[in-house]
Amino acid sequence: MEVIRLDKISLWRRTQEEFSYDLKKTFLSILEGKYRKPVKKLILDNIDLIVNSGEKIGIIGANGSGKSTLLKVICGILKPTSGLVRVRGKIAPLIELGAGFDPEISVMDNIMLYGVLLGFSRTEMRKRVNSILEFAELQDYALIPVKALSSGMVARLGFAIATDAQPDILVLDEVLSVGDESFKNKSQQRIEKFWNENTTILVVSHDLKFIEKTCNQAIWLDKGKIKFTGSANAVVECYLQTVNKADNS
Ligand SMILES: Nc1ncnc2c1ncn2[C@@H]1O[C@H](COP(=O)(O)OP(=O)(O)OP(=O)(O)O)[C@@H](O)[C@H]1O
Repeated sequence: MEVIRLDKISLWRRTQEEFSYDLKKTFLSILEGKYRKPVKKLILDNIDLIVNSGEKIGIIGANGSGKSTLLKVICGILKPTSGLVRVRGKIAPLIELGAGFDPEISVMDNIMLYGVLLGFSRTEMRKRVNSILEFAELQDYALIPVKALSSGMVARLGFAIATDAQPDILVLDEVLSVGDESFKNKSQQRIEKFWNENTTILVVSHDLKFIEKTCNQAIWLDKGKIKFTGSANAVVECYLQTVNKADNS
């Protein structure tokens, strides 16, 4: 069964966002003669992709080729400039953990807020709060504002919320390591469990051995385009051959 479909996805971004949004800075940079007009760059270039239920897909490619951007488009964190994204089922985005939190409100309120963002109802989230706090080991922090947590605690909270319910689709940026040693083990176990089940998984990684070992399919992204797709072994081999050839020439 098809669970993700991307139809002709393209995404443009400004390369100098800071200039266009900070008026004072823009003004100063004009005075100093340093102002450059924001340049737009094509980050994803006409991507078509179909993912079926239960597939484990590795996404590889050079730095800046658009891998994280592609994941964010699939999760709905970024809207493509053109094209269609269709996703069926609950998605657990394990990327930029905690980026959606409001630092001023309590851990408990953030759990509710984030859960609703992920598509769960408030009633459902109310039932989940305790198990989330327990997994994140933050029971004593329920009423404390998120800004008072350490960055590791914030990541733990983000991980616990996204994975508390069994997701249909798991999206991971880089092999995940969250929190201290004991939490790392706990979170890895939870991910391994999803890996062994029918969960659809998309993972970005530079660890090609890991991709070969854990994924059945792979996608090689190159300058925002899908260069090659197929079995994980074939894609990794093709990628390595091309990279090595470029190094030797
Ligand atoms: N917030 C942003 N604003 C503008 N451009 C961005 C932003 N984030 C990323 N980009 C640009 O988008 C392109 C793709 O970035 P992306 O993070 O998707 O690459 P990646 O393949 O995941 O790279 P890496 O392997 O280094 O993690 C890069 O050229 C980057 O400069």
